[in-house]
Amino acid sequence: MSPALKADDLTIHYEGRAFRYSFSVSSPGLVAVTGPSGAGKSTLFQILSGFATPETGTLRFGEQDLTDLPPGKRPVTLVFQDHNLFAHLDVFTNVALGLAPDLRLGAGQKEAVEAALDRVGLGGFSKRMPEALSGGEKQRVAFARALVRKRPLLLLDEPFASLDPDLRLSMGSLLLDMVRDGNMLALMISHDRTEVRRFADHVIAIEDGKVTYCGPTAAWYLPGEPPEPES
Ligand SMILES: Nc1ncnc2c1ncn2[C@@H]1O[C@H](COP(=O)(O)OP(=O)(O)OP(=O)(O)O)[C@@H](O)[C@H]1O
Repeated sequence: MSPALKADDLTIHYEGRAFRYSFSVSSPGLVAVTGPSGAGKSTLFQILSGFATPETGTLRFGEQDLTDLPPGKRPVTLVFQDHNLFAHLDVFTNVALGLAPDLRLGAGQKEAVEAALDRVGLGGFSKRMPEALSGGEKQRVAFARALVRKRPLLLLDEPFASLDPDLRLSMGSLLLDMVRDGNMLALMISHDRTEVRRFADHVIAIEDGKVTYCGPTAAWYLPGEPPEPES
């Protein structure tokens, strides 16, 4: 079986610093992308989403060669920490933007938006404005927008960073369910070791512009951290 996502020597330089990524993840699921500040995690996401152009290397997703595809043609959805909601648009419209940027929705698409809102626990919230939502609810709207896009590769840049610990847990569970139900591959940048251990199937660790570990979460541990006990 070909790997779900394979990066082969993707290279970019910023201010004389080299970032060089090689890794492969062979099955769908939730992958944590972790590493110190400035290591190159967001830079990897920029390359995967097509917003930064690597100088060398190739990127494949399943049978598809993504290397030269423009961002809009990639099977990718990006979710950011600040949720990227438009303050002057209601919840329904914020989600609908994921489906049709011109907001011309057919009946089936309107149903898809409502179904996605139900899926993330926001049934009945269609007419609410973002200012009337809690941090967790805003995150749910961002997830609903990602769901309606039905793109199989989800990139989440510290999606829970602004949420309190209890909310992080419930949103992590929701994300994991969404990823598994949709047979998606989700890469999530996280600095939170507990979150990584609890939710991620795989870890990609990045240090100084290079991938230093890519494998199952159970076999990943930091210097000074004991290996996971066998269960
Ligand atoms: N477009 C760019 N132009 C110049 N330098 C850049 C650009 N994008 C990233 N960099 C530099 O590359 C380095 C890595 O940045 P990156 O955002 O990938 O780190 P990170 O691992 O995501 O860090 P953090 O955890 O702090 O968000 C930084 O020094 C940053 O300034």
